[in-house]
Amino acid sequence: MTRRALLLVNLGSPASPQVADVRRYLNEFLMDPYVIDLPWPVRRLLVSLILIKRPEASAHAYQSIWWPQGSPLIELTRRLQQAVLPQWSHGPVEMAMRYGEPSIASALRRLAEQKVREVVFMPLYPQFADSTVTTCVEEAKRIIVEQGLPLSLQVVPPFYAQPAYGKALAATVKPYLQDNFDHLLFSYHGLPERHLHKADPSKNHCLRGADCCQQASGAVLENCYRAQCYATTQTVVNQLGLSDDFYSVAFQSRLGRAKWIEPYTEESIDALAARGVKRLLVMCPAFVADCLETLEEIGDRAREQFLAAGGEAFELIPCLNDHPTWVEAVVKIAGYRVEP
Ligand SMILES: C=CC1=C(C)c2cc3[nH]c(cc4nc(cc5[nH]c(cc1n2)c(C)c5CCC(=O)O)C(CCC(=O)O)=C4C)c(C)c3C=C
Ligand SMILES: [Fe+2]
Ligand SMILES: [Fe+2]
Repeated sequence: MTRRALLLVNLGSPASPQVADVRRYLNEFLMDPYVIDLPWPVRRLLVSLILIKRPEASAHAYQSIWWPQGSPLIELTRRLQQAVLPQWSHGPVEMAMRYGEPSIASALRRLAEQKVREVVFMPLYPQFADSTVTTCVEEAKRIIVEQGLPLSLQVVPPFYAQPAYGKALAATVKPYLQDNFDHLLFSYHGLPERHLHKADPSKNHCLRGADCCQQASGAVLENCYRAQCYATTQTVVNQLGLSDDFYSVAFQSRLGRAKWIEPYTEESIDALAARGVKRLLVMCPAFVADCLETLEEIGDRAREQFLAAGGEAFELIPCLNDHPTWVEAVVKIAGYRVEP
C-alpha cells in the first residue's frame, strides 16, 4: 500500500532572536517575489533599505516573545504535528517552514527516504494569499523537480470554509464569552491592496464598493484573501450567535508605505476605545499558531495602546495551536485529499 505522508507547512522564524539571524530571515522572506512582488532590482533595493533598521527592531520584538524551546511559531507547529501523528493513519507526519528551518527541502527528502511516494501538502493558512499559500506550494514543486524526488503532491487548499476549522475557532472563543467583554475584534494579517487586485480574476471586483467582500463569490471569492477573512468571521459569528454590534474586523502587520487592506487594527483599537469599549477581546484567525504577530503585536503592543486609550481589560484569545478540536480538524481536512 502506498504510504501517504502529511506535511504541515507554516511560514517560519529566524534561527534565533539575534539581529544577524533576524536580518538573514527577513532577507530570505522579503526577497521572495510572492511577498514583495516587484521586479528584482526594485525589490533588492527596497529590501536593502528595509534591512537597515528593521532587523534590530524585529530582533527586539522576537526577544520579548522567544521561548526556551525557540520560536513560538515553530514550537507550536511541532506540537500540532506531534498531536496529529497518532491520528493520521496513512503514513508519517512532518512539519516544515517556508523560510528558515526546518526547511521544506529537508522534510521532502526525509519523506522520500522513508519510501513515501504521495505527500498531502497542507499550508497552514486558512485564507488564500500568493504571499503565503502559492509561495510554499511552488517551493515544494521546485524542490521535487530540482532534486528529482519521486514524490507527488496533493495540496490542501485554504480551509476558511471548512466546517471543522470554523468549529475549532468557535471552540477557542466560547470560554471567553462568559467574561463580560464589550467587544470582539477579529484581527487578520494584512496584505498590500496591490496583491488583492493582482489575484482578482475578474480584474474589476476587489476593493470596488464598500461591500465587495460580502458580494464575492465563485472564482473571485476563491482568490480574495479579504473576502475569505470576512467569510471566516461570519462563520464564527453564526456559530456563536454574536450580535452585529459586538464584533468588528480589522487588518494588522502593515509593512512599508504602500496601501494595505483596511480597516487597520491600530486605528480600530483607538476607535473602539473612543467609542467607550472598556473590555476588549481580540482573536487572530489568519494565524493557526501563535507567533510574533499575535504575541507581540497584539498581545503586547495593541494591549498597551488600548489601555493607554482608556480601555480597562484586554484579552488575546490564543490561536488554534494544538487545541484538540483543531487537531481533529487537521486530520479531517487533510484526510479529504486521500483517495479511498
Ligand atoms: C497569516 C498569513 C500571513 C500573510 C498573508 C502575510 C503576508 C505578509 N507578511 C509580510 C511581512 C512580514 N510578516 C512577518 C511575520 C509574519 N507573517 C506571518 C503570516 C502572514 N504574512 C506570520 C505567521 C509571521 C510571524 C513569523 C514569526 O516568526 O513568528 C514579518 C517578520 C516580522 C517583522 O519584522 O515584523 C514581516 C516583515 C508581508 C510583506 C506580507 C504580504 C505581502
Ligand atoms: Fe507576514
Ligand atoms: Fe476582494
